[in-house]
Amino acid sequence: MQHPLMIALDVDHPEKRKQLLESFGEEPLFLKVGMEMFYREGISALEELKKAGHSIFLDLKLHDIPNTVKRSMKVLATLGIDMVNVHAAGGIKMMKAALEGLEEGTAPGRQRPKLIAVTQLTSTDSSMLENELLITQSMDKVVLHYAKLAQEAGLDGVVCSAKEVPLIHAECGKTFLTVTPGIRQENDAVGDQKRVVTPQMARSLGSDAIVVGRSITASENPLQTYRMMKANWGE
Ligand SMILES: O=C(O)c1cc(=O)[nH]c(=O)n1[C@@H]1O[C@H](COP(=O)(O)O)[C@@H](O)[C@H]1O
Repeated sequence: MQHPLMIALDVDHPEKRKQLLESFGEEPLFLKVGMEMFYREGISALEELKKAGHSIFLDLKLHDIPNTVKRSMKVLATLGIDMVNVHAAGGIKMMKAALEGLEEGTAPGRQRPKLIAVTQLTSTDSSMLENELLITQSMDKVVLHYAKLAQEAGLDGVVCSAKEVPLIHAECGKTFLTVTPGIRQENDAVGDQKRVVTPQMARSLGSDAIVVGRSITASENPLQTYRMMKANWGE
């Protein structure tokens, strides 16, 4: 999949996971496995997903001292996942350590999972950035700065809002991946997300992949919504 629509499998029980996946039939999907599912079900669920032919973005957002992150990534590299992430706020040394861990843990002849860094969560807006986190630069500047740190560390790309994609692609190059959550159709409930765009906007802004959770998973007909959003995304 060149421009995947990744479905956020934010479920905390194996039955909910199975029920949701059944609604998509046999189609191979790009699934984002989040913390609640991984903490509940662990590695065995990833193996099930892989057997069913799905691609996996394991979204654990590592953020710790470089040594711990490196050792953890070495383990995650053995799970057959396609993508994994860290928080760019951990800094260049931590991101380099994450990459080293992944490289060391990837078996010869296998492909290293892509490593991307969260710049600023899409649930953060400018006011929170300034007043709560005491980061006084603009959102665009901060996100771009973190993207540059991730690129300097050798990562494959970043997680950001689609709103920041043109800036990142202009400064970091078009091959630097931008994976963008915070996706909603026009009338969807926004919930805790702040920097939100539609799939159509994400495509026109140049996102390489979109991550969609509740708009699909909480809809009455997840398959229909998935197909509609995928068509709007242009895939
Ligand atoms: O790393 C992520 O996937 C992520 C980063 C970010 O900045 N914002 C964000 O929403 N996410 C994830 O993307 C998904 C979005 O879910 P919905 O808001 O339900 O579409 C969730 O699983 C989040 O954990």
